[in-house]
Amino acid sequence: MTPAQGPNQGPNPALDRPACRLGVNIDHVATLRNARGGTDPDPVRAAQLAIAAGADGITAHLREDRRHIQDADMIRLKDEIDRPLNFEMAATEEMAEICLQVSPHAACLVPEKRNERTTEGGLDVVGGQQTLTPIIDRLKEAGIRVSLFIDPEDAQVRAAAALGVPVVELHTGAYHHAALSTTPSRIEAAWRAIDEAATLADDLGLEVHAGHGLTFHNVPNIASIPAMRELNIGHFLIGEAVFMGLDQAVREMRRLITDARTGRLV
Ligand SMILES: CC(=O)[C@@H](O)[C@H](O)COP(=O)(O)O
Ligand SMILES: NCC(=O)COP(=O)(O)O
Repeated sequence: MTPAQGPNQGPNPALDRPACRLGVNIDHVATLRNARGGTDPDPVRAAQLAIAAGADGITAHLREDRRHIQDADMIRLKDEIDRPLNFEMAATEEMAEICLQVSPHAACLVPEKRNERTTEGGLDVVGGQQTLTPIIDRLKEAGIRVSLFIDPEDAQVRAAAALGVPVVELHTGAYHHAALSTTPSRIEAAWRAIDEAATLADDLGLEVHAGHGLTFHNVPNIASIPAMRELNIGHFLIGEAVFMGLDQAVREMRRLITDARTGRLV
């Protein structure tokens, strides 16, 4: 489907693209900890280990219902890791206050529904400008790099650019579900939506990130999109850590992303 899957056996200089960072989301280390209460496994330790294995940054989502990451985790992450922290949050006053106290490198505004199992869709930036603008402005004034987690749709990308954020993160959940199917046209359509949204965002001067549901299997096609500059990956990596260890899981994801950028056979 993409150049990364061509017949070449080694790096192809013609496909050299700017590096694409790997952000590791450690939410589900906290899910496991919270299953029993107490302190183990420690998401901060997981973050440090992920960094040692090649993660360029750490993402954590402080949900309004605190089902996994807790406020104290965010504070410790900021203090105890030496890579950029990406604070995922709903666009609410409560979360803005906490984010300002933590003062992370970046904040990614995501939609939240109390009863959802995970983040089901992207932010409605088109219809939500009035709510989003004051939160974005406060975070930006504090020097926090704001991104908007959006579906890969033309109108959402344009609305994000109009709000003056520097970054969009494209929701790859629909692509994840399509990639589980065996219908090539469905996979192709879901991938094309991300490719087109990424290209548009890049043309509009936005830095392009993506994430949600990315795995060893589906990451190469997303990482090979030229405009892609960061992928945030959590649930699959923490699950895979059960089998191969977090260190190896992060190293393998890092390798797949790098290979997809340079056109090595994946
Ligand atoms: C916003 C997003 O897609 C994920 O980063 C987020 O962490 C999902 O929330 P859960 O980890 O609670 O599924
Ligand atoms: N923003 C996406 C993210 O941080 C990780 O999502 P997932 O890999 O846990 O689905």
